[in-house]
Amino acid sequence: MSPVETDPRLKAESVTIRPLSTFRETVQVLGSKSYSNRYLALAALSGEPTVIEGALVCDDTTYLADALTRFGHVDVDVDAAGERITVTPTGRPMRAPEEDVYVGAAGTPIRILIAMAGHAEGATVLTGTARMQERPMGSLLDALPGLGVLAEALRGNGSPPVRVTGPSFRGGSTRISGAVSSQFTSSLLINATRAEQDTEIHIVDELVSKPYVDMTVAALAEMGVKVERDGYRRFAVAAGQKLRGGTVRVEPDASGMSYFLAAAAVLGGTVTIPGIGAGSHQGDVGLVAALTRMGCTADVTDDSITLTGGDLRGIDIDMETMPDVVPTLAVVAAFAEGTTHISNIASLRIKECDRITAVATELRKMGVAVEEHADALTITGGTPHDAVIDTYDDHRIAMCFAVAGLRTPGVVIKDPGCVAKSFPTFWKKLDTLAGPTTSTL
Ligand SMILES: O=C(O)C1=C[C@@H](OP(=O)(O)O)[C@@H](O)[C@H](O)C1
Ligand SMILES: C=C(OP(=O)(O)O)C(=O)O
Repeated sequence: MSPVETDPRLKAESVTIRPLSTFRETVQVLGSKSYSNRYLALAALSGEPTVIEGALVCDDTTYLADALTRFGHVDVDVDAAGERITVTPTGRPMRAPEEDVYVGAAGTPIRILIAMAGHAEGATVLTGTARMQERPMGSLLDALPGLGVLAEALRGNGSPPVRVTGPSFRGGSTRISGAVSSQFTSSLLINATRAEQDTEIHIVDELVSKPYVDMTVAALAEMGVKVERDGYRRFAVAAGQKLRGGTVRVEPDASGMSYFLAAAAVLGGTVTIPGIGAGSHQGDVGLVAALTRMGCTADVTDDSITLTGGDLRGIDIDMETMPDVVPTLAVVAAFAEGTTHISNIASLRIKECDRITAVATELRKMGVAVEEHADALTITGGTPHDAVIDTYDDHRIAMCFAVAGLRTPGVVIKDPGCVAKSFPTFWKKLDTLAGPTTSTL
């Protein structure tokens, strides 16, 4: 994928990170992956021409854009250089694509598309990489019949490939588990905007990754659809509300920002990220407060975040609301004095790789003492040494260990191209801190 990004490092076998002393920089981070996915899907459901400004163009959003065009009812123009995605209705009906829809490793997109295929006429089959074929969809598949949708895992194991027969998404009332992933609830909310009947979603247990559902509610509101809610227990979308198109703007990606905050933290530098600030719904902004507890200082305004590193100390932290920045914090913890305990992170085991095991394994290669628990990590900081880092086809493992290499000489990141899943310009952005920060092997 990443048809637009020409950085040769995306094709390299590995890169060696060059350490930096310290830095003071402003880094423009690409748009939020989560908002870009949401606006793309909502634009395709709206039937209105929509321009998404500041959009993230990466593997995941490109797979989603391609999948949407396969239903025939919209054209999607992806302008990577302009960071703009334009969705235009074709006037044709929404029909199931004849061939299987392949979405690579894009978890949020496939979960949105599974419910969306319930709006299309015919049988849609959705699938992805080998890892995607292990990722759980069961709670979503169990909840869809309540809204009329016929969906089944073809291997009977709750994972892709999934076949959805439509048009069947009529709305109604359903119960869903939120314990495995918030993406299931977000998917139902997004797709409820096109249902004929009112839709009610009851969460039967504790919803994980709650801020992502807040982002979904915010994206719907931005496009003109109101969600009634009772905390994180019940959500309702009244039928007859019309999604409006027009122009929407995406703020920078808080997960992508995390690597630059972490760089400032481990090097004692200062970084400013413009375009994102105190009012953001992105849960990963919570990393700023976590790093402050670890000894950094921060200045968060309405539209910028500045972080300066300090003497780092370990903390105890529940990261259930910000799972994607756990690997980032874990790497910072490796350089902190004392022990950091990160709890309530069971969902990390079902991401692009098992991130609890991956982080523990790779930090241990650097000589860091790490205890791995079923839903937690305990890291005792010290002086990590050089290592060749395996990245498990997981962008976040590559990016967080690149940060370690800015401080520790001799860190080699294997398969650096995997960053394209969410951040194709990552290596170039890293260079902005102080000239070339990598060499290619
Ligand atoms: O809704 C979203 O955009 C996302 C939700 C989170 O997943 P879970 O809800 O499965 O934790 C997060 O990890 C993912 O990167 C993006
Ligand atoms: C978990 C992630 O993505 P997804 O679930 O959308 O594949 C991620 O980007 O860290």
